[in-house]
Amino acid sequence: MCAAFTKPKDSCPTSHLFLGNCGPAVGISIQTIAEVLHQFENVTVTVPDALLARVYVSFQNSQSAEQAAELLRRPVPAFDDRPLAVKYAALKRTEAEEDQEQQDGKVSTDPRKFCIPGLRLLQGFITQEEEQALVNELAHGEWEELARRRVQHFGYKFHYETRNVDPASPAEPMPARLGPILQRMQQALDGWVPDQLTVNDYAPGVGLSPHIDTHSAFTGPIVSLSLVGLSAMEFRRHGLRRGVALPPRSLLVMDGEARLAWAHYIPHRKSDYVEGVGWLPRTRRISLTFRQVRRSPCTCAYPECCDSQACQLPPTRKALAAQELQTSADAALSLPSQGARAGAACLEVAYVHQVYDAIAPHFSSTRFAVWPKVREFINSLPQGAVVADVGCGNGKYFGVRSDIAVLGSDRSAGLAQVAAQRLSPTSGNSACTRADVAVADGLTLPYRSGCLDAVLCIAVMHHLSTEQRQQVADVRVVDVFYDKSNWCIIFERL
Ligand SMILES: O=C(O)CCC(=O)C(=O)O
Ligand SMILES: [Fe+2]
Repeated sequence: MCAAFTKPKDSCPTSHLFLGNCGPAVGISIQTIAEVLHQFENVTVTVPDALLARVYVSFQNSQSAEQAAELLRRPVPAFDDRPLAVKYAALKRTEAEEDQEQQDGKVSTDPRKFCIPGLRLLQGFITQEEEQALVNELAHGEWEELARRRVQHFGYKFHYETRNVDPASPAEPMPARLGPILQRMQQALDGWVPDQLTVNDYAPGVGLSPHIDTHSAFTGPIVSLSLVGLSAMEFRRHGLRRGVALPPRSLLVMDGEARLAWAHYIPHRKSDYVEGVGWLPRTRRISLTFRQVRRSPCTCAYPECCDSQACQLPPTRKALAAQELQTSADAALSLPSQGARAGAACLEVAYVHQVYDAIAPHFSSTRFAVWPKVREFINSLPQGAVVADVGCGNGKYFGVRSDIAVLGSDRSAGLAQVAAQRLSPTSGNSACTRADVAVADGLTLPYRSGCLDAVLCIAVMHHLSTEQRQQVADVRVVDVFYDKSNWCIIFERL
């Protein structure tokens, strides 16, 4: 089997077929295979090695693959009735994906096994009596209702629209009842003392979006005491996901890398699968998150996650709405809005660039279908055309024609790397040897005006967060070939 495909684990139909005794090596061209299968949508033919008589065909779904298998098991006149070996194939999973599959959905009671630096869980940190007394006291507090949960803040109010606190405005002090617990915490955490507390009250099944607490807001560890019910918390970094079960009365300590570079997240779900225990239904959970307000900028070793060092933390939806309002007001007064521009760029960094880098291998394995209209466009180009593929992703269009040159570019280094692997002589993608890949932003393409014959820009524009940025990209994409009367294809929806 070739690098991208493997034998399926069972005999169930998949959406990929292995065809033995078929392909250019025995005089059956990709074009002929595509024509024989023309009734199926989004078919991709992969020739792993032009010298060997085998190809892989990917379909939109397993039903199509099943129907095609039936068709191909009968003599096909276009293949000179050559008998083919027709088997199902599966996409090969990378080690990281297999690891992920194992971890998916499972939560562990012992985070030590994940070796996430700075992550600790101290079980039974408070007694049942202390827990009950705290729950009773908090019940009489003033809750702030959020969309799906309610909160109380002590020491300093946490502002969700900025994800920050105002160090100049202290709020209600922490409940006196916490005294002995805070003392225990101080002992467990080398003298560390929090001055801010957020209490979250989650109804059964309610979770929390993935986030890293704002670096510029808090210093030192972040510590969370769980009351009433168990909930899973997931830690995510670089595509890895690790689930930890937080039982009532336990204290979760996130310090160092765990606090600064791993996002934490509580999945919204009705039950959690706890390793060695089984399914546990979610009940209500109250958490007390203790933090220490920061008074100078963060200088941590994770600038990609640090709002003090770069504008990398995404603005919240509310902040963006405020920026949009400001932009409209600025536009009415014809003023440029620096803040909104920076906000839009930050949003793309956090929700587009970092996400694609993290999911590149998995994303790539789900993007193999060549869109028919794009193939049509590529096939319409003259032999020898030099074509840019802006936002080339995993480079799935590189191999469509072997007689044109493709300059692929993607803003995500992770995806550009996957595309580059396609170009390696050992990948078996002989048609891709006339392509090259760069990491580049569609807003600032590294090509001279008018230097290309054609440009592909497929499903790229929606990754830009404002219409204005989309317009700039449009202009830039068109510019690289504009002084020739040539081709450009910008596809968003088909
Ligand atoms: O509920 C928890 O334990 C965590 C809460 C949290 O992450 C936060 O408020 O930032
Ligand atoms: Fe948090």
